[in-house]
Amino acid sequence: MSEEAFSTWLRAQCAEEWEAVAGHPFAAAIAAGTADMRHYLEQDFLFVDSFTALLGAAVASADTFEARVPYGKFLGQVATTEEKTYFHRALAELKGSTDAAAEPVTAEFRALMDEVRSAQDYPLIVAVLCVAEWSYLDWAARATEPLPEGFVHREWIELHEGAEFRAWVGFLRGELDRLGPRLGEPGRDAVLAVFRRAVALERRFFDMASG
Ligand SMILES: Cc1ncc(CN)c(N)n1
Repeated sequence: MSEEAFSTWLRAQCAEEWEAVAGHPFAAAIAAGTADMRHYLEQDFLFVDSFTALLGAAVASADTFEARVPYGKFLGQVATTEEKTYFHRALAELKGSTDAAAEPVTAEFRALMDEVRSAQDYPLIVAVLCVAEWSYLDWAARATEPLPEGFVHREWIELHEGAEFRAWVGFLRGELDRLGPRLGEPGRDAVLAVFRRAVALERRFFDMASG
């Protein structure tokens, strides 16, 4: 590994695929307010279920008390307020379903999250969480004012941008940066493999949403 921060290094190893996510036409369409969100949010509702379980695993497997607290805080937000109320309001507006059948990419993403959750391997858990949140910050940060008027697009952008979300992504990256140097080569390779799989799944998730 080079001298650069571990999270920076991880992203650089999959730079092309990362850009395909952050610059994905579907993400740009969300930012522009033109994306057809129904199928995407139906699938993301399934994603968020496993994601929430993964946050619980992060609380349980983190190696410091200082780290458990931000996970617990964010878990509370996802589970009880922001994303949950957003999904219910947005899916009602779009006449979408909260129990759609999982598309193959959704099932694979859930399987990856369930795999690292079951393994209770903290660095691998952080790798998946970090890809999911950092890549979303990256596309949402590209949205320009004025944001779309409709709440379905606008709130989805706002949930993934702003000072609080940036701090959350900064925390996840900081955890990877803290853990990386202690892992040794095989441990870092394992984190990279999971990081790559998650980035590839993010891209395919947007592909799926594009129809
Ligand atoms: C597929 C996916 N990836 C990431 C996020 C960000 N929370 C999300 N909601 N959905």
